[in-house]
Amino acid sequence: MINIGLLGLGTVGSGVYEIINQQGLFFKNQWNEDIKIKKVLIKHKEKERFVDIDDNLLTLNPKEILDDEEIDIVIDALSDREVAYNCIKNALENNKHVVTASKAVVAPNLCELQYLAKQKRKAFLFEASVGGGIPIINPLKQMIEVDNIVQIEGILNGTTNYILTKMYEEELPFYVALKDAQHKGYAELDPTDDIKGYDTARKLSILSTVAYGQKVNFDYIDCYGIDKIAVEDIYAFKEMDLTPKLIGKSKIKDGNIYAAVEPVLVSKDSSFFSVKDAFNLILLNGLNTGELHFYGQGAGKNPTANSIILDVINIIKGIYESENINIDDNTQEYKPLGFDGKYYFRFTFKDVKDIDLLLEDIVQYSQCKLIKENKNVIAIFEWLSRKNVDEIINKAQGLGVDYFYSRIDG
Ligand SMILES: NC(=O)C1=CN([C@@H]2O[C@H](COP(=O)(O)OP(=O)(O)OC[C@H]3O[C@@H](n4cnc5c(N)ncnc54)[C@H](OP(=O)(O)O)[C@@H]3O)[C@@H](O)[C@H]2O)C=CC1
Ligand SMILES: N[C@@H](CC=O)C(=O)O
Repeated sequence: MINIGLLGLGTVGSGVYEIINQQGLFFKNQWNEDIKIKKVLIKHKEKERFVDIDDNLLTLNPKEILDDEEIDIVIDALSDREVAYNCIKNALENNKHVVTASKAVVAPNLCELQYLAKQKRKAFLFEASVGGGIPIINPLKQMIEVDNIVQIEGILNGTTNYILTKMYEEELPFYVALKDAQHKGYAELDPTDDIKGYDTARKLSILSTVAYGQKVNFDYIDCYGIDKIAVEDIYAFKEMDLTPKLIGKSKIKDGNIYAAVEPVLVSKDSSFFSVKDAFNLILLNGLNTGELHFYGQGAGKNPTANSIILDVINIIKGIYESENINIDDNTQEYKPLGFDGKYYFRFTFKDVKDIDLLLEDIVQYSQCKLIKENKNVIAIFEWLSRKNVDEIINKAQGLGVDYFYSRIDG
């Protein structure tokens, strides 16, 4: 009998609870092991639950799980990252295996928690923290045993891809599309993490840290989200036959790590073009293997719960590879470099007199096509270094001009 302590019974936690209950017999036949959820940590006792669960299983006290010697595996599906971090640490210290979906815990603490798991000879597994239902962490861990990964590029956030799809296909305003994504259970409790790109940066940091064997600190990754995108931008993209995607990309070259999260305009030739709704696509580039594509549902109840249970099964089978990843904790405390390229900017001026003031200054950076319409100016720069992009942003901010920008990859 494997006893599980489940932390959280929201979107992901209730998916885990349902799959374990519905497929218990299948797991028993397959792995010759009874899997039982012994306790579930929640925050609000009175909240309406959409799962059929005995009230006696619910607790508000994490100690009932963390101090229970009969509990073998703790699954974290909490939305509170501080509580989740403390519970995970405590569970490992108390000799329990841990499976988590929380990229907000894994990204900053991967090295520390993995080290603790190694010391305790327990698993610390986090397949669900990147790519929702897509198996990506386990394949990546297997790949690096043979190959050198040199580039990672992906749509890593379901909420923003859902918003961009709705805005592009239905010309919906940003906040209507965001509300819809929240309703579907894709967004974080505070969707700022999704729309400003921080969730993508955390996932990119986890993938890059595992792939390159060096700590890639997500705080240092250049990160720009989609919260400033307007329907006017969508009209302009359609004119250019391009579609926007929020993409996290990192690469390692000559010992330097490059990493950025930013909106990218892609053409029909790009693999990212037809990735819609909450789907994710992750491209891994290995020196031996070349490009590998990992595609599937990047968020949502059942896909994410499935990834969690894959980790649980790996623990039951005795396959947990936290011992195999070697991460050099001391390196990569420098800032990864950003990407140069062709860039789209839309500036919205409150005061028309600022238009010439800004444009005179920034058109010097590169060959540039300008489209002026009332208080909006669209500028397509043929080639900007990352430093130029930052300078343009600083100048626009200095004048109090609203802007949205996107790299063009098409
Ligand atoms: N939603 C998704 O598609 C995905 C989510 N994730 C990650 O999975 C985790 C869970 O996300 P999700 O299920 O969407 O979140 P929800 O908001 O739907 O559920 C969060 C759960 O955590 C519980 N909780 C929050 N704070 C506390 C606390 N202080 N003490 C006890 N319980 C608490 C809540 O309790 P109560 O029910 O009583 O309020 C709720 O059951 C997050 O780390 C998220 O980033 C990862 C991949 C995909
Ligand atoms: N909020 C996240 C959930 C999955 O990680 C997303 O939208 O991708």
